[in-house]
Amino acid sequence: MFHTQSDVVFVKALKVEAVIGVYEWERAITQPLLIDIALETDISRAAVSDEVKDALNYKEVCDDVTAWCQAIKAQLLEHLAGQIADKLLEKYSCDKITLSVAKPTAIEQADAVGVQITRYAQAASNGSGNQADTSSADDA
Ligand SMILES: Nc1nc2c(c(=O)[nH]1)N=C([C@H](O)[C@@H](O)CO)CN2
Repeated sequence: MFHTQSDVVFVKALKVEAVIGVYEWERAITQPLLIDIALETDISRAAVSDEVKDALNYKEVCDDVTAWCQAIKAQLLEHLAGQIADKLLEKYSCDKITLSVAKPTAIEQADAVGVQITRYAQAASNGSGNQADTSSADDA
């Protein structure tokens, strides 16, 4: 089966103040984080209906990610990014997430440092550990 579209809902440079860092002094303060999120999702229904109920609501995504960052209080950006990606995949209907989390004030000589990860929604399983083949001879 051929895919004829690829849609993304994105958030660029979401600013969050959170406890983040491995050093003792970092555990006593909040620091700014800049977060980019790309959620690969089918926007067809919202494109036709023009109703936010049919859309993956980026306002909800921003509110959730902000709350999660502030609750997790991670040491490493790797841990924070992994947790957020897992939670987004669990809550929102999307096939793939690319997420970057940056610390713009961590290294004086750099504009920002951080991590970028890509995660995929779990493919439907046929019990064999392989991806289910949902195609039929008619698809050929
Ligand atoms: N790969 C990483 N390296 C470092 C991290 C991190 O989260 N991932 N964190 C720190 C410190 O918290 C740093 O930001 C303090 O300036 C160091 N290296």
